[in-house]
Amino acid sequence: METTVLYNAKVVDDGLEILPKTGGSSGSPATKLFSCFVKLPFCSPQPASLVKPKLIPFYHVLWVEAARDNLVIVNYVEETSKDVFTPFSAQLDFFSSLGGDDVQSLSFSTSDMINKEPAAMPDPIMATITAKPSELTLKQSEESLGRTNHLQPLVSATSTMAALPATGKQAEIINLILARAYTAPNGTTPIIRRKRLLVLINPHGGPGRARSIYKQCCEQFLELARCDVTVIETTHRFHALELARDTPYIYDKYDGIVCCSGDGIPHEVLNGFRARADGMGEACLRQLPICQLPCGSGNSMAVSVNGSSSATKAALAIIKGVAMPIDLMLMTQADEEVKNQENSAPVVKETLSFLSQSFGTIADADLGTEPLRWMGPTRFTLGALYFTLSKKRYPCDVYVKYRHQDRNAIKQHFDNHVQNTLENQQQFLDEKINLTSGLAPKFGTVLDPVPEDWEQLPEGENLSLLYAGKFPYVSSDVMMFPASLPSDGTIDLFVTHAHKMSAVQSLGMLLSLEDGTHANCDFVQYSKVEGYRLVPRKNAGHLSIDGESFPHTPFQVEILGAAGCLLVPPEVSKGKFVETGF
Ligand SMILES: Nc1ncnc2c1ncn2[C@@H]1O[C@H](COP(=O)(O)OP(=O)(O)OP(=O)(O)O)[C@@H](O)[C@H]1O
Repeated sequence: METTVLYNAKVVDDGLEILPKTGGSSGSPATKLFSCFVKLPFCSPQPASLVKPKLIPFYHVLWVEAARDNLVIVNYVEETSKDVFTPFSAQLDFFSSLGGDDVQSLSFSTSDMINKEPAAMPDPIMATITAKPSELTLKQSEESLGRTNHLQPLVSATSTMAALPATGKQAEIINLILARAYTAPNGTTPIIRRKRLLVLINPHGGPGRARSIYKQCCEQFLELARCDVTVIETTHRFHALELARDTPYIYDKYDGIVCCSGDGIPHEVLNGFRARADGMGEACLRQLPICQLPCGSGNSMAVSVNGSSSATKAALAIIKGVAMPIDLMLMTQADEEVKNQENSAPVVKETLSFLSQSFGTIADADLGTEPLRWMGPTRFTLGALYFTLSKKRYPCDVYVKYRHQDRNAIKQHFDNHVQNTLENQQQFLDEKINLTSGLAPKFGTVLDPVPEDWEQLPEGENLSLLYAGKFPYVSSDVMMFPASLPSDGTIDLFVTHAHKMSAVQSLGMLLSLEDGTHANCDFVQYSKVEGYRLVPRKNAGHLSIDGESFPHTPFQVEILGAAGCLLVPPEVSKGKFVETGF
């Protein structure tokens, strides 16, 4: 049965507004067929006069292309429940309801549109939609993966809908919608279309479901957005590092690296870039953005830029993402393997850290509970509870290069930075990208004497935890660094001492980690620093760098301003992570 004209649509300031065709009956057999297959929310069987227009925001439009009979294929997503996005595809007729004058109104230059504010849009353009029902099939939901925070039926890709060369007014409307769909809301920043992506899947990351999460929550989004995707499953530890280090012309070949993993694969990719032998390491770090499809138990990168660990939200953010500079941290440590060889002077080993360094109770809670990995994030919560309440001490000497120690100064720093980057966003991005501070340590390494202006932390013998980092969230329910900013040239440092906290206070602190209010507790030292050194006084314990286990030996960390680059949703690209309430 041929499905006929059912709905009109307008191109409005914010997207495509779709509404029942005047005089049409949504209870007609054709309408029922359409609503049955296309599943647009406005298709419920009620009188057309009662149905409100539906808006597909430009941000939700994945791709638009020509089909036969002057039809236009629109691939888009809808937020079907909080932070869960479902892809759809429909064939629209933008022309049959237009009179001659309306068609004329399409004849503006779409290239101009990229640089115009939304208010400069031409008059709404009426369009008419028809459906291609047979190509839309419901697939598995994410629930079947055992994930509780998502539910997303997927419709099959429109691979059978052959895109045709667009002509005349059809080409103009396609170009117009694409120009708006692939421009950031500020009206000026272009978003790369049909991104060339290297997708790295760690089948063993986190709870081990990365392959199915990618298949069910991301693959089809990328297909519908017509991205050019190369997928590689990692087969061994450091495989991602080797790929980032050794893939020829990686900088030219890809617009982004998608890590379907926990936080270990982004860590490897960054260190792989740094180790490149073709002289492109720094360029890759600064300008080849990485992102995370959350498949681990922590997923700090995805949560800090998307505000949730939703895989479909992350998938949309990959397609609509823009590059944002981020600071990285350089860690130096004596190379144990070389040091152990006789007659050999200690050799320093440098590691890039993008997320955090953790020493003391939380490192034990994370790395000391590895056998409980099957529990998912709960193992971390239980571990933190156990190690904190036991008031264990981790004697060490800590030396710090402070930027801000006082809470008011940190707040001032945060507000100034956000305001400044909001007002001068383009200048901010240009300055960050043009930074040439290099990737070498400027404070020396852990093998050098401690710099003179670094201060030693008092009462190191009672230290219970030291946590330093660059992302607000270290997991979806732990906001460790509420004052963290992507590229403010500082590391957020969080220190507690066992003798300063009662068991009740420790418990209170653990509970307040969820919303970041622990930063206000008097017994917590929260500061912004440019570098620090930690020298353990005992051998036993764990050191976690970006969630990976490192030798429990002295180490030094310093900030590398804007040395890295993330693929983030356009609204996050303004020099600030998701809202933390700080
Ligand atoms: N095929 C593989 N077999 C074993 N280990 C692998 C494989 N591929 C990658 N790895 C290693 O798995 C480690 C963990 O990676 P990933 O980031 O995916 O998860 P995770 O760190 O376990 O995440 P989370 O801690 O958030 O649960 C990395 O250090 C990586 O080297």
